[in-house]
Amino acid sequence: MKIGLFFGSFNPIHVGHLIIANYIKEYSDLDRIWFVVSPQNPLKKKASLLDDYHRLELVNRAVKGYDDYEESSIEFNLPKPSYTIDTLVYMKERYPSHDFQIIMGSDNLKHFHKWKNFEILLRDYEIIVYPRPTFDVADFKYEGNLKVVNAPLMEISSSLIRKMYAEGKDPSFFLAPSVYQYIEEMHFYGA
Ligand SMILES: Nc1ncnc2c1ncn2[C@@H]1O[C@H](COP(=O)(O)OP(=O)(O)OP(=O)(O)O)[C@@H](O)[C@H]1O
Ligand SMILES: O=C(O)c1ccc[n+]([C@@H]2O[C@H](COP(=O)([O-])O)[C@@H](O)[C@H]2O)c1
Repeated sequence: MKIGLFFGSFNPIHVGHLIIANYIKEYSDLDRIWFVVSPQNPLKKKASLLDDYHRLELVNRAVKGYDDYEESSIEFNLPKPSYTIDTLVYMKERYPSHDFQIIMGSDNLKHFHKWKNFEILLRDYEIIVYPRPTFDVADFKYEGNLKVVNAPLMEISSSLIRKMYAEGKDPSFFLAPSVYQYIEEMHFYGA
């Protein structure tokens, strides 16, 4: 099976993530998409990061009932911070019959040269890149197996949602209803 790995902190998962996953699933040869929840991004601060299992639960609620999408906690038991190359090597070992491709917003390309073994990622893995407002794929100067998809641009981010909560605003429609409900119930992000 061809699996697209959508890595992220998902703090929290929002409709931007879901729309992109949906678009890529429909406009690629992928059979399924796994949302890989990262305990810790090597390039991000830990502040305001919701507990791993809460973020996983939010992703689980967002995709429940949709067979082509699922959450993955595979990085929870791997060494931290979560280096994508290490996760991929482990995944290939654990699921030898699957073919894994990486799904990535173009914003990630901006600092991609700082990722662990980025040359190996570019050489050995197919990377599906979709546009994000802060970085143009055309400005990426390294050679690699990039497949650019023309997915819609949405200026929604988890940080905007967290900021809205911090300001006492209500981001209902930025979130899947089941995700919104759970955040409210659990009072995450000061909800
Ligand atoms: N609105 C969006 N449209 C498309 N892709 C997105 C969107 N928001 C985030 N992504 C992508 O999803 C992946 C995981 O995102 P992440 O969990 O860091 O969310 P984020 O909204 O960018 O978070 P934060 O605002 O906390 O940095 C990243 O590759 C990022 O580029
Ligand atoms: O492997 C690396 O060196 C590396 C450096 C920065 C980010 N990543 C991964 O990229 C993914 C996206 O992170 P985020 O927090 O922007 O959603 C997440 O899985 C991180 O662990 C990986």
